[in-house]
Amino acid sequence: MKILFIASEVDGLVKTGGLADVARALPLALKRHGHDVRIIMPFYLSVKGRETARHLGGFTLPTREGHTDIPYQTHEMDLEGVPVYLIDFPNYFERPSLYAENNNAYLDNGERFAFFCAASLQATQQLGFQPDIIHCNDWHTALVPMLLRTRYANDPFFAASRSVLTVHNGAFQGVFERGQLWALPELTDIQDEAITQGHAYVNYLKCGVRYADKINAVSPSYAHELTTYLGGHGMAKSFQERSADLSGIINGCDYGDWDPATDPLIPVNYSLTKLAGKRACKQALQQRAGLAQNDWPVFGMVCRLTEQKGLHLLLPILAQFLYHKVQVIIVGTGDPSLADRLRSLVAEHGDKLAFLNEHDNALAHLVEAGSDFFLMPSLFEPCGLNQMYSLAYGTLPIVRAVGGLKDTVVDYDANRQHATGFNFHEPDALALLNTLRRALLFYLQDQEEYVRVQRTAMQTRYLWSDSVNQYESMYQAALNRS
Ligand SMILES: Nc1ncnc2c1ncn2[C@@H]1O[C@H](COP(=O)(O)OP(=O)(O)O[C@H]2O[C@H](CO)[C@@H](O)[C@H](O)[C@H]2O)[C@@H](O)[C@H]1O
Repeated sequence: MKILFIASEVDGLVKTGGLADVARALPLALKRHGHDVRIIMPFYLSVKGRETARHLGGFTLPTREGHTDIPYQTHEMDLEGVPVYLIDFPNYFERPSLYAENNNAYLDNGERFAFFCAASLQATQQLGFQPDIIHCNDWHTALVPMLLRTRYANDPFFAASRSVLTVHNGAFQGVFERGQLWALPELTDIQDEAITQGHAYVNYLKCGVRYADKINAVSPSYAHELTTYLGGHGMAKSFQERSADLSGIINGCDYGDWDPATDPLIPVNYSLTKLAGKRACKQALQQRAGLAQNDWPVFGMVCRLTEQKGLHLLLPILAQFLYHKVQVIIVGTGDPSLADRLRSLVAEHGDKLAFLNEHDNALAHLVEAGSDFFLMPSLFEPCGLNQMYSLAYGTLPIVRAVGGLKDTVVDYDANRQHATGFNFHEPDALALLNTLRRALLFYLQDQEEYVRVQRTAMQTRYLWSDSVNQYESMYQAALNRS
């Protein structure tokens, strides 16, 4: 199949979160399955190797009458054999960050990504790539399915193309004032309640959910949660209306990058049969975090500092947990108020708690390798990648049983034989504290049993080739729609 993969960020070129990991790994896996895949994304200032991009051509996007048209350039780069088209409009994309500065979203994000959606389709046509499948990802790209049904409805070029939308994070919906949509006359005056919020706002993700031929969430549990009022981020009705076309496909884990036996970013490699190196990794992590190099269990955490990741469950009980002989190492950037609360806890418990306010990939690898347990008490988690990395590194995940976490981590007390970690259910700080203590007791009372569970975890595999089979079925189902 010819697949156009539209994403706002792609690991290897630019990354702020898990979306980028998938936007690299999935196209590469699709290519390995013999598909002709092209990625299209914005030409941000921070795109790695930007200076090597090959100029392809300049086009002009027509806009609403009375507004100026938008001239932009297109470039091409290579991502391990997959062509990447880049949409270049400096006014929108030559900025220090992708979406926000100092935790404040750019005020014209609606305008920027409305342009990106429209320009992506126009550029694809101009460049002569006629896709069977147009694969959109999250709100940044969610206007594309609507444009195919309106602007391009009678255009023979896209007549056989079908769109799919992957929801990586339904909490981010892209809700913007209509005024920002001046580049898209199709939307400025739209009255469809299914995609508007009040009279003045348009919800981009709702647009995608309404118009895409097929929709998937990044795990089966999250696909189900999206249709519930508790887990649907206020969009349950929209997802319910499309439930016949909604599925869940768990992300794969990129074991090329995340394998302790070959990882060049950790001090000593180790594997299922040679676990000894993990101890050296622990010592290196303790040193990097400025903690004592002792035998106490290390609980690691790497995440964006946002409510989603469950820090508000962890913060109230962290001091209590630190009464025990444990070390907790948290790496993350994001919400400054969460960072401040972590810093004040470090001021009191600096002998056991380290907070590294950094975004550092090598450090993330070291935390996975050097910790005994990995914390993900998420409020919601569409898929989650770090728990998969943790399993591969024999670092038992402690997770809240939601979304992809529920689908990938087997709780020790629920199923001893197949256990790979610890789960808790209620979004409640005490439930987390109990689970942390359950894990600690387990670690202290029987080292052999800990190693057995560790080995089960390390043998767990979430392969992209399996996920790709499911994406292929979804693509086929989309193509079968008239
Ligand atoms: N300070 C830091 N330093 C270094 N690396 C850091 C870091 N903070 C985060 N990372 C890295 O960023 C990635 C985060 O991925 P996740 O899937 O856990 O979360 P995210 O919420 O961004 O993604 C969303 O999309 C993905 C992809 O579908 C879903 O899995 C997920 O549930 C959904 O919320 C991991 O590779 C992690 O190591």
